[in-house]
Amino acid sequence: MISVQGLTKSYHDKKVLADINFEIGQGEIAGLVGPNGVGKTTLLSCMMGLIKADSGTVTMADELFTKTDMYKKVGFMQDNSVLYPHLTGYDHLSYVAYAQNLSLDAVEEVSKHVGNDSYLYQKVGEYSLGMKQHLLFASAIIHKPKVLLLDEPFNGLDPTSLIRIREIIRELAAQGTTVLLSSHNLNELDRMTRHIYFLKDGEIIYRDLADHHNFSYVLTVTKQPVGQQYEDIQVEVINDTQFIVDKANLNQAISLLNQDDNPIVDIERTQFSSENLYREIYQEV
Ligand SMILES: Nc1ncnc2c1ncn2[C@@H]1O[C@H](COP(=O)(O)OP(=O)(O)OP(=O)(O)O)[C@@H](O)[C@H]1O
Repeated sequence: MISVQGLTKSYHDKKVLADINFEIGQGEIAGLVGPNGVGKTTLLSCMMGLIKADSGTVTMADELFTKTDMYKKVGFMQDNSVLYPHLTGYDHLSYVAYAQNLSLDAVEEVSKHVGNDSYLYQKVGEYSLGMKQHLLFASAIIHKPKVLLLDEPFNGLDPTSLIRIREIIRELAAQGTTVLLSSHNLNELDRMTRHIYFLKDGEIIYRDLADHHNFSYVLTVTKQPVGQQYEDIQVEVINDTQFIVDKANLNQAISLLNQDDNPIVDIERTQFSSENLYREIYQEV
């Protein structure tokens, strides 16, 4: 579990975290969302004790944060500025294994699992963005943490790695790891969780996406629907034969397509949609 109470942080006279309070139950995956510069990295860094908060308490995996114990139980994936370009992936992972009191077998095991084993002995300075992400993710989970904090884990990942990392996060959660995942990728968050923590004006606004039954539908049709009538029901065009329509307008869209003799090939319901809530909360898009 994760519990953050009354956390505050200012840089000089600029208050970034005004009063942060939230709790995430054991084995849950939760999303942390907010525009650039709102304070997500600051929040995660304060939770890890890498930046000193001005006030507040952080409890993770049932223990009040104390540096020595916490690193054994928590995994933190930061941005790639923490990597050393002249060291290999193996060097990085063996250092973390040593710090975590693990044998070097753990390095091999985690690399195979994450999929960075084929370039483990290459210097990080020669890595692509996605390769660095694999290494950072492997470093964060090598000790099978009880709590996992991830800062933008999906940046630069190809579809294969994205699917693999998504599956590993789900596996860990199923085994009881609590996951807080900061990301701008709302579509990916919608696939992973219904629990979204929006950061705004230094405070957390929690939304359970399951309470907001504003599902949308992706309709795939046979030919491009044209005409004012489709604009009236505010469809969002993806391409010539695919568009998104919200629940309120679904029936009307189906009958219009029938009238136009435009057979529907597929209707897919989006599972959750945090984008509408994002627009509502930040009112800037
Ligand atoms: N060391 C620092 N000194 C002064 N101000 C800082 C420092 N680090 C961050 N800030 C400021 O704090 C605010 C929050 O930054 P932070 O990196 O936490 O945002 P973020 O939500 O993670 O942004 P992004 O989505 O762009 O990664 C920003 O206005 C930033 O300029």
